[in-house]
Amino acid sequence: MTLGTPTEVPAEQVHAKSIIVIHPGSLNLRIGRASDLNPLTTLHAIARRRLPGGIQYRDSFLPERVDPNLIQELEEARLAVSHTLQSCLQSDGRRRYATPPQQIAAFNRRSQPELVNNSGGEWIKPEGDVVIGNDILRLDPKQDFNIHFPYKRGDLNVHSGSGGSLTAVMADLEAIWSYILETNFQISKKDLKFHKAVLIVPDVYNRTYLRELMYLVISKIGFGHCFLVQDHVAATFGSGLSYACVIDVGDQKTSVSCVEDGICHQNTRVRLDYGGGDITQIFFWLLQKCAFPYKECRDKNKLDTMLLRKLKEDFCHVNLDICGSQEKSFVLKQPDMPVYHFTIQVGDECIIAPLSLFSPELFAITGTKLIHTQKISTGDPEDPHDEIYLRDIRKKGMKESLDTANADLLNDTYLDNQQNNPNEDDIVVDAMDPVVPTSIREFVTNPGQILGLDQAVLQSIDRCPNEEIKRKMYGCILVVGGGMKFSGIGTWLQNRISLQIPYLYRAEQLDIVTNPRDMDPSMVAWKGACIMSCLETAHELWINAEEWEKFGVRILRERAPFTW
Ligand SMILES: Nc1ncnc2c1ncn2[C@@H]1O[C@H](COP(=O)(O)OP(=O)(O)OP(=O)(O)O)[C@@H](O)[C@H]1O
Repeated sequence: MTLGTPTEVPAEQVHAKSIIVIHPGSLNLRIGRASDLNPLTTLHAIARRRLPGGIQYRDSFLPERVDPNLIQELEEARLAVSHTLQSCLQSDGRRRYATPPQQIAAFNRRSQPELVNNSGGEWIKPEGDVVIGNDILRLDPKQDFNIHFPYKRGDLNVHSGSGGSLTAVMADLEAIWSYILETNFQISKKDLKFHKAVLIVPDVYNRTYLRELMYLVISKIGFGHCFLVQDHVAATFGSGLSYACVIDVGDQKTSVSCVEDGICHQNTRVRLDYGGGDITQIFFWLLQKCAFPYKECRDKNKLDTMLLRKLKEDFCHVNLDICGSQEKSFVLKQPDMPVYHFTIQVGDECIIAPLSLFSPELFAITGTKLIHTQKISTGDPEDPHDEIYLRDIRKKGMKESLDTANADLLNDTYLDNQQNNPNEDDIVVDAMDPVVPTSIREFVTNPGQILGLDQAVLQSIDRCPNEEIKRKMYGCILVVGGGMKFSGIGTWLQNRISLQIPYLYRAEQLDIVTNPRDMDPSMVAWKGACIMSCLETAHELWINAEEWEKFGVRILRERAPFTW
């Protein structure tokens, strides 16, 4: 074998260049070649020009807020967190102190914005009828465009409103992804068949959606090969961990599950309807309570939502050594408006908002929250040999062999009654196939309450199949996604979990991994999928276009790197 000259690109790199890894989110889309260092990150949305007389529809940029004055528990929850913080100690052992919100409000009321410039620029002038990604932010709201986010709360945004059918959502995804492949990666439609796609899917998935996504990637967009990978599995690959209890806090969802050697244990999966966007709404409410000086700020205005998001990212933290009021400033720059510089004071509001992950009553601000767990498959009419069929024939086969065995025993007169002859329903097929549970224990909360992050972790680990795995998971918790990027929150999580770990597992050292390999936690799953796609063993996972067309969902079930 001759060594290549330095100008020659190694074969695996050529291979990695032809693989596109797609990680779709409720706010952001991350997409890039498996050979890239970082993915392209853009707003995962599409604006379509409304037809004359068409229905106006715009998905909100932040989870919609319920009137906070109508929710009494909200104020109680805020006070409870505030009191907890006051009873905490700083790292040098001194007690924490807080500036009363009234005092902060008095400063903010007096604070006058300074004019910096007479114009914050101009809106873009769209040439076509479709605008994709970040450009939507520069689209004049007076223009007759509808705005759709194809993902919401961590899964497809299928709804009963305009553009909410599964077909419409798929058409939006096709338009967004195809456009980015062509404009940002210069891959023309006809060349896509020479490319492979890895699509990151939620841990708690809907089988119909996965089938539609596969159809989209191969049959509609036109990739030559594809495989699907669950986000938490990808996250463990990205962080180089062989097992972990994974927490993924995105913009609109928080998911938890236990992953071991590339398998995400089915019973441990849970997805909760809150994330960074809800924390932004809580922070906005807290700012308003202390006389936020940008009084015209509205959560219906997309640029205001982006400003609020940025204020949360810049100001919020869980550093108990920061006490009292802090002076902060920000610039308000929006097209067709003068540019202003604001100075404000903030106090424990900056800590209370992120801590809502542990005091989830605060999330009532964005309405009722659901708990999603993995549903047992109810079969697929397109797949006559689905897992239910396989389970049934296994049952039948087992019954037949038991019958034969019993007949033999009866002939030998060892058995004189039917007591030991199990009827069909008594046969526990899942004992043979531990990955297909007959029932899923629901995650528990008190009636009307929302499951907090620490509770979700503890309950997820408690659902692991055996003590050994539980012990491992109590020792390693991996945090990914952008929604929990607050300094100090890992320590808070560690304290909360350590206090509640069952006595039996306490001896274990608990590692909370928040920045695996010094990587941005919101990119870990994307990176992990890149690594997976380049492994030699990945060749078993790829499904090519001919196979997909011939076998459909059956090949997906057989080859998916997770229990279907
Ligand atoms: N430095 C930061 N500090 C705090 N929050 C941050 C920071 N950077 C990003 N975020 C938050 O992370 C969230 C986006 O995370 P991510 O991109 O993982 O979500 P997503 O994949 O689009 O959504 P989802 O996983 O809910 O479908 C936003 O709420 C954003 O404000």
